[in-house]
Amino acid sequence: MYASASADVTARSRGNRPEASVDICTTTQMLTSQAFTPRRAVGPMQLDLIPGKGLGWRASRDVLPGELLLASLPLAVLYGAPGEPPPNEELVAALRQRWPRMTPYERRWLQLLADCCAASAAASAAAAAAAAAAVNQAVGARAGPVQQTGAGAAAAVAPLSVPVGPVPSSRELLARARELLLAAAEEQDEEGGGSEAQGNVSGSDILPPALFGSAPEPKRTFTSPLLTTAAGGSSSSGSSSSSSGGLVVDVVARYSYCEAREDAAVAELLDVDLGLEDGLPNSSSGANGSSRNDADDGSSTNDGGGSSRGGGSEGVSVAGLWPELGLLNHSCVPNAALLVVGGALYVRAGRVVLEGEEVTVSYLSAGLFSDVSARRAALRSSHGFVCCCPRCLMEQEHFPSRRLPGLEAARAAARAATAAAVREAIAAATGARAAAGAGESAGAAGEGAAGEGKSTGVALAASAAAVSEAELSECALADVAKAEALMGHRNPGLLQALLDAAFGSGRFAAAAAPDHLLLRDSCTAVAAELEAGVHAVLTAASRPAQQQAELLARLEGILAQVERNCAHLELPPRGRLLVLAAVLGVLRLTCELGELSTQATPERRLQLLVTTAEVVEAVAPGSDAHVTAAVKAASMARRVHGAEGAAARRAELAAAAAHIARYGRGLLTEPGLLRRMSGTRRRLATGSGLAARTGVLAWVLQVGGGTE
Ligand SMILES: C[S@@+](CC[C@H](N)C(=O)[O-])C[C@H]1O[C@@H](n2cnc3c(N)ncnc32)[C@H](O)[C@@H]1O
Repeated sequence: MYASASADVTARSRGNRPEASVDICTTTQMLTSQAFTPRRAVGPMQLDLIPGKGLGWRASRDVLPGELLLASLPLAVLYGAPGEPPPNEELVAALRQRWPRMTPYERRWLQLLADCCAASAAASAAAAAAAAAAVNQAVGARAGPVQQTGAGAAAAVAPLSVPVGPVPSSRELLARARELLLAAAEEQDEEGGGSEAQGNVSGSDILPPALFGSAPEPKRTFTSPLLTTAAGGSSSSGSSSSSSGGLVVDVVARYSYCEAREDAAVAELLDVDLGLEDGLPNSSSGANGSSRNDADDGSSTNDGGGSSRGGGSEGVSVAGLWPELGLLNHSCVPNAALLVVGGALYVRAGRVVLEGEEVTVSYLSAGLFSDVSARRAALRSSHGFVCCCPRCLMEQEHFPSRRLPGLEAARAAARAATAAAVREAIAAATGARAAAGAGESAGAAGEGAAGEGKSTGVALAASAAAVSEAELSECALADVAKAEALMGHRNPGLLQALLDAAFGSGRFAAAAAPDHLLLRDSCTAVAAELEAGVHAVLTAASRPAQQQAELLARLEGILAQVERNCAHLELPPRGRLLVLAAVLGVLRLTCELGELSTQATPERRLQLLVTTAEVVEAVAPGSDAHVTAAVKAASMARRVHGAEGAAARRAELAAAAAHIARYGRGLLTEPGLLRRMSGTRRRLATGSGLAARTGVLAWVLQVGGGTE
């Protein structure tokens, strides 16, 4: 049904799937048509058991950068305001509501993922029990039984429900998953190319209690913040309490995926009418949980399984459960990258993947650009495992126990270098309110209404800037917690990071622990104000030249120190790039300051930008950050050397390669598409908007927050 002139992926028999050609789309369709929904397709990958990780995907042949490995449609998907993806509870509720209309294929996937959760929970419980038994044995009967609590129990921070009764083994799960994929193509044909099953699907509409829990949940209406605006202010209704449990809660915790912002360039292209020929597949009925129509008709509701994406190119946030994606494992040097367009999720090879190699993606976003201890801590708390990818092992080998030579010193220097600047930023962003007044308004505003929340957050930040440390420790701790809640779940570390950056310690960690992660739309404004303030002060052209020069020199010093350490260890070029990735934020800030400062020569700025692009490519090829960094380097190279210079041509090629890794090889074959996409990306990357600000914020978070 969706076959088109230029096939992007062809699913072939790889031992476990049928020899069926599944041409899913042209890249043009994918990137520019609001109405387009691909078919589900698994490219050259097959499921396997991966030692130490459970199930995973391996390449079934050699794969080139940009090749499509997976096109997945969600079991449920929801959109939110930029930066604030819908929380897990909403996704759980969306799955409950969509169950009656799920196809057998989708139901079997959900059941399979639930069984994987159960197996994982059982394995964790068994491991914890074995550890406890070993300790008991060692300490003898006198000490009494060791309680399975805290860190000694199941490692996962969000423990999975421990199943009652037998759980399937990994081999059984693998066999079932392979069988499911085998049946997928046939089922899709029967269902008309992957669109929502109409009418009755086989099987009961009653929610299976094991999956969904026993208590019925009131029907819930989902309203994305964007749609609230478009539809004139209707608000979300229904219970806000979480469901009565069931394995689906674990499934969402373990397998869902969210993005704080959809790819802005794609969002922009989707808004442009390219005059594509009529007759493109229209998914207006919603396809497998994803409806991509703008709800400009005032209907801001749906039945919970689908979601409506608000228009505009600011890049909405998205959260969903894409079943085949769930079995992709993590690496801190992933070889594949994700792209969500509308409700569909595409996985492409970011670099060459050899036959038999495991295909991996990153579970971390900005956190990928930090050192091994920070990455492991993040993965432990979000997914409950210790990463042993090649990058982690390399860092562990060379820099055991977080002693990356120079990194701690670099962080300390960076904190010291910017403490004053961050103080200024906070003061500038908040109007330097007095500490006493701040305390009062913080106290008055605790309940979270939009205006009150804003004044509390702002006042608190002002107090952080203005009062002494002694005063802070007396009066601000409670307020930090309050403001943290007000900041919303998306930026749980923002205020803490600002405070830490300003005062150089992790003292506020306990008070700011995000155990009250509530979604507070009203606080986006506070966060944005602070971000803007930080950026404005750090890179203000009006900043005294001497201050700029000092800051730049310090940051350059940090980089030089890291480089010296790499040289000392005789790391290979790729190892050097991976180590530099741990201080990428410093590199990026140096680039930005260099851009504004009269102190850095254009050649030096270009060199920094090229190094940044190389670092991002080494770590996360095909990512949004990769394309942005490559585009920035290419723009600078053109400015410095002219469009025809060899350096500019090299940077241009690197940028084209980044685009292809992210958006697909169709950019090379479909007329005008590479030019159109790179033009859009260039505008976005070199503009002075949010991208630049969030770049600095990420840096502040990384450096300031590096006190784990
Ligand atoms: C989204 S699932 C991936 C599929 C998983 N392997 C399975 O069999 O269900 C995430 C889980 O896979 C495992 N995992 C993923 N990446 C890993 C890695 N780099 N090292 C160790 N375990 C990993 C962890 O148990 C993690 O909680």
